[in-house]
Amino acid sequence: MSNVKEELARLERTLNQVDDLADTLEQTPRYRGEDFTQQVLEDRRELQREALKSATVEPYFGRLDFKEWEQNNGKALYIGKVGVHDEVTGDPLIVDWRAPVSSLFYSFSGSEDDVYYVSPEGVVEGEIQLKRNIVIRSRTLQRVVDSYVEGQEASGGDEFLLYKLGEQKDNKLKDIVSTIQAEQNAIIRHALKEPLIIQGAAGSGKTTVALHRLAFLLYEYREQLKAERMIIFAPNAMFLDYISHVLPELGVGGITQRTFVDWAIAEVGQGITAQPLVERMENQFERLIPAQVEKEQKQKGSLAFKAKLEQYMTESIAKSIPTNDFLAWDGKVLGNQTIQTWIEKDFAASPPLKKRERLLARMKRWIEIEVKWFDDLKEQKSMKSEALKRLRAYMSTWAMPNYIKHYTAFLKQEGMSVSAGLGKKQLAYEDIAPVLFIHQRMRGIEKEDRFDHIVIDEAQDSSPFMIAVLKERTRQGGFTILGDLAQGIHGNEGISTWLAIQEAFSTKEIAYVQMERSYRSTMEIIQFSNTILAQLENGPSLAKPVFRSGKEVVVERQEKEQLKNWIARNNEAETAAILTRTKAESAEVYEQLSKAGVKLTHLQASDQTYRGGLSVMPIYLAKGFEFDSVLLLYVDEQNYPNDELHKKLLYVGCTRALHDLTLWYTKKPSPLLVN
Ligand SMILES: Nc1ncnc2c1ncn2[C@@H]1O[C@H](COP(=O)(O)OP(=O)(O)OP(=O)(O)O)[C@@H](O)[C@H]1O
Repeated sequence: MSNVKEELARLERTLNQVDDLADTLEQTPRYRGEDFTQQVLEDRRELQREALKSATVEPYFGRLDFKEWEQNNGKALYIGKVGVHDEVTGDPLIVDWRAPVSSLFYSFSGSEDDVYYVSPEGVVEGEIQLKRNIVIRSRTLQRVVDSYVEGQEASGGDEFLLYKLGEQKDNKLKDIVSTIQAEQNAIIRHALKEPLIIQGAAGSGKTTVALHRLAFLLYEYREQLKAERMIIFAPNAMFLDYISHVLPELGVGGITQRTFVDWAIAEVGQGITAQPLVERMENQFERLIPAQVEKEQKQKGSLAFKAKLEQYMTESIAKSIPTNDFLAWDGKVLGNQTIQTWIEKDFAASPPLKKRERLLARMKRWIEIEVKWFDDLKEQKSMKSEALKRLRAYMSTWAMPNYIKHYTAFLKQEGMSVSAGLGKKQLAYEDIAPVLFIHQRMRGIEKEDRFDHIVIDEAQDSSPFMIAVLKERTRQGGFTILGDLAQGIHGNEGISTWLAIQEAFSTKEIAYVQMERSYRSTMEIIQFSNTILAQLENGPSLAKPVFRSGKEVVVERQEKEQLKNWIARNNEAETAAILTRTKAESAEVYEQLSKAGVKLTHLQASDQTYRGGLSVMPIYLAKGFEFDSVLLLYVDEQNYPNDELHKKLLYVGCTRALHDLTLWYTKKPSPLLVN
């Protein structure tokens, strides 16, 4: 029987079985009663109904024939997004891609004789006889590609990956379960307890892999982790929208996806706001930042700054605690020594705000006991009211904390500038982590404030201070930090070496991995982008392309009047972008093309969604995204001089293209275009 015939027969059988299971579950009446055990069983059935919904459409994407040494018989395992078991035999009909045995599907390179995987019962050894990619769309078999057949020489693995990479992309990032590569698989399945830093080349799949890792962790450690206790931080709302489909595609819901700014501002409360993203972006990329401001931004993100703030907070809290005796009424004194003992011994484990709360409660109780010595009820009432009035005055030095006041006083003490925004309770980006830190010091961190896992995307733009503050909010090891130093365009806010972040951890505690293979772009685009990457001082290693060849990168002198021709040439593209250096240039291009009847979107920092099609935007907004075709406009010397920021901006721009990259200059090309 041919491979296709064999798989057609198997697909029909599987679909029949899955349909039957789905029907049976659908017909099982929903339990709506109060019995807890029944509720749990109903929840499980509901999850299964959901899982079966996807399995009835695209049940699996891969097949692995694995012969276990102990059993001495080969088994064909069909791997899909969700696992399904035969109700009668209990055998797996479809194996979940996250199951231990599925790891072999991803890690097997075709050259190993013996392979093994680690199951909950121990190490299982054997050999692989067949590895097959199967494309099923809407219950129809579309493609069967063997990447390994025992005894034959075949290299279909790459063929299938190339077929996937050659597809056009729409406006949302997609899952990659059918083509996860070995080095990505290792990251996805990396030990839960070890925080992880991933330095990955542009297009190496960092964002995608981090999302798959969360789906894996929730499956593997389902008894320990909860989706509601996981969070992904990404740089802006539009990017969050762009990545928002991956987890639902993987059957995972409930994980919070936020920007750090939005999350932190909601945490600290007190009517504090953040400087709008548009303003922050424009300050960074459209104007020249004064050297002093840049220096302070960098300083504020450092661990040294955090240590100083910590010391300041300790001293300031100590100073606010009253040092005199409390006189409840004439002749009734509560000695300060007793008060200090309560604070230092009885409330030792509580954070400052709680200490204050507990002291107030205890002093009120003390007053209530002491007034009982008065016989007359009326007198009791009036003495109590007097004592409470005095208590308010007594506690006036230890007022409820005002984070902005504390932070402003600290900045002044350090001789640093206090931005005008602070007076209006508006924080610049670099002030957010310090204020969050003050909040955490004051309020303390309860068990329920800690996340099971935090993912930080584009972490090269995060400061060590921010990472250190977030570290306090995770359970041990629950951290995946990913980024690319070569794309660190917010250099003054972020880091220039991962060591800066590693310092926030004890070195033994954290793992560091590099992803050098880049999957997004054609070989030509990666090689071209590498010529810019190579110019970075202390830049990361060059990206390694997969062997996917496409069009040559075009660099030419061209006027913007030719734009309509470029658009016409790229009208097949599902997504295309014109990237300019500034917002004003984007606005101009947008106006010119709109007037000429071209349908396109002008993307701005304040946008919440990215809809695909043709867009024009300043280059710094394109970070994290990808487009079938990209045109970089005005790549002139004046726009992209030879400095680190412009190398990074240009690198970001070039690496956004999947299939087609063009660069135009009008007068003198940027010196960074060395080709
Ligand atoms: N194993 C894979 N199979 C198929 N496609 C992949 C694979 N790995 C990555 N890709 C694709 O490569 C592209 C880049 O992925 P992603 O955006 O996650 O990379 P990144 O490292 O975060 O990129 P950047 O830092 O440049 O923003 C996406 O289209 C993704 O689907």
